[in-house]
This record gives sequence, C-alpha cells and structure tokens, in this order.
Amino acid sequence: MTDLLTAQNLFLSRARAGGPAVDVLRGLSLSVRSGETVALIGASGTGKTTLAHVLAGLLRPSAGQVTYKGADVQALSQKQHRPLRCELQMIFQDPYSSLDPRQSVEAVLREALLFHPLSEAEKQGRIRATLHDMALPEDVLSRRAHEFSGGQRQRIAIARALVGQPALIIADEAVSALDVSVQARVLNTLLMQQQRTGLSLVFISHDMAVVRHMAHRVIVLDQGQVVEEGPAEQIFTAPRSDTARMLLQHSREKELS
Ligand SMILES: Nc1ncnc2c1ncn2[C@@H]1O[C@H](COP(=O)(O)OP(=O)(O)OP(=O)(O)O)[C@@H](O)[C@H]1O
Repeated sequence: MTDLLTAQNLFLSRARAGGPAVDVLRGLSLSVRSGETVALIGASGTGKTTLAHVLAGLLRPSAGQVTYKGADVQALSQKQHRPLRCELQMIFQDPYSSLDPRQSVEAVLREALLFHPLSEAEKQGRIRATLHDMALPEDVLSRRAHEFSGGQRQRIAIARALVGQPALIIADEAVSALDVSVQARVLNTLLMQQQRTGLSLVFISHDMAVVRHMAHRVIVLDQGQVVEEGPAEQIFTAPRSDTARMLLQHSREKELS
C-alpha cells in the first residue's frame, strides 16, 4: 500500500472570542495509505474535527503541510487540480450546515459527478445505486435537503461523498446520527466500496465498537498531538496510552449501563 495522504508536523492555533489563542494542533504528523481505514480517536475537544478540516484542505494550518498524492491539499481547489479534488471527499459532522437546503438531492448528487467522465446513463446508474445503498427511495431526488430529517440528511451527505467513487473519504462522526440498522447498512456500504475500489477512509468516531469494526489502524489524539498509533487490534487489546485506556474504559462502562 502506498501513502495517499500525508500530514507533516501540523500546528494550528485558533483564537477564541474574548480569550487567548488555543493551540489546537501541536506538531501532528500522520499518513493514510491506499485502501486503508485510519480511525482518529480522542476525547471531546482534542482536535479531531479541526484535523479533519485541515486534512481536507478546508482549514490552513499555522505550520506544516498536508499532501494528497504529492500535491498540497490547499491547492486542490484550483482549476487544474479539480479532478484530484473530486477524489477527496469529506462527510461533515453536522448535516444541517453541510448541505445547501435549497438544492434538490438530484442537484447535490449531480454536482458531485460534475468532473467525472461518465455518460448520462452511467451517472443515472451511479445515482440510483448510491441511493439504494443509503436506503433512500428514488423519489428523494426531486426534493430539497431542508425537507429531510437529520438522519436522512446525513445519508444524503454520505451519498454525495460516495457517488463519485472517491479515492479518499474523511468521515467526521458520519454515522453517529443514524439508527443502528441504517448505521450498519452505511458502514457495510463503505466496506464494500473499499473492497471494490480501494477506497481509503479517515474515520472519526466516539463509538469504539464502530471504530473496531471499521479501522485497520488507529491514531489516538490528545490535546492536538498523537499519543499512540497502531493496528486497531493492538490498540483495542493492549492500549499503551492513558488516553486510549480511558476511552476504552469509558466505552465498556457505557455498554454495561
Ligand atoms: N472555530 C473555532 N474557533 C476557535 N476555536 C475552535 C473553533 N473550533 C474548534 N475550536 C477549539 O478547538 C479545539 C478542538 O476542537 P475540535 O472540534 O477540533 O475537537 P474534537 O476532538 O473534534 O471534539 P468533538 O469530539 O467534541 O467533536 C477545542 O478547544 C475547540 O474549542
């Protein structure tokens, strides 16, 4: 497996309203290989969402660099990099702000296929198959995002990320708003797409059972730094960091309650 995405020595300070700047990312490096799922875990407020935005090129780090297939992700929105941009998708934590409420679902999905050299029939086929995978009926296509519940919106956002068969998806709490049965279906769709196309995933979740089901490798974050990294099985059976031990303990307590 070759490195698809690399982050080197990322720093990011963010100013809080009325307060001092906070160092959210503090010298963080990671890599994601082709066909691999890397889970980012850590306590709340530890910088996972911020890191996801930096990895996707949506936030500029104060120092350090993120490269996707060797190109700086910050440059991916420039015209000459648009096809590469389509290969890297993000699913945001909040489906209310990530979808334009006035756009029809069909427009959302077609936009995701804009730079794909597919025939009209192929586009329609992809859209139909993706809706089916997300357990969404075809009549959603003519409706607008604001007409849907949070869980349905999240499935539309996931469909948008998947329909173009990207090389990499950064998924930030992508399935936490979904019912358990729908969640299983969506996770299996991601795993099947990974088998079929070699999809890579950066997967952020508080749900340790989901992380264990999905991840090949786990990166444990604490206050903007990597405190442990290793194969998923190793992190779950023999965690070395206090943070990983605390997260697993917390998860066990939740299961028992
Ligand atoms: N827009 C912002 N402006 C200033 N500070 C921010 C902003 N967004 C996040 N932060 C701060 O950055 C830190 C990391 O937040 P972030 O959302 O990345 O953590 P997280 O690990 O994803 O948390 P959670 O698991 O709760 O989603 C927090 O201290 C947060 O208060």
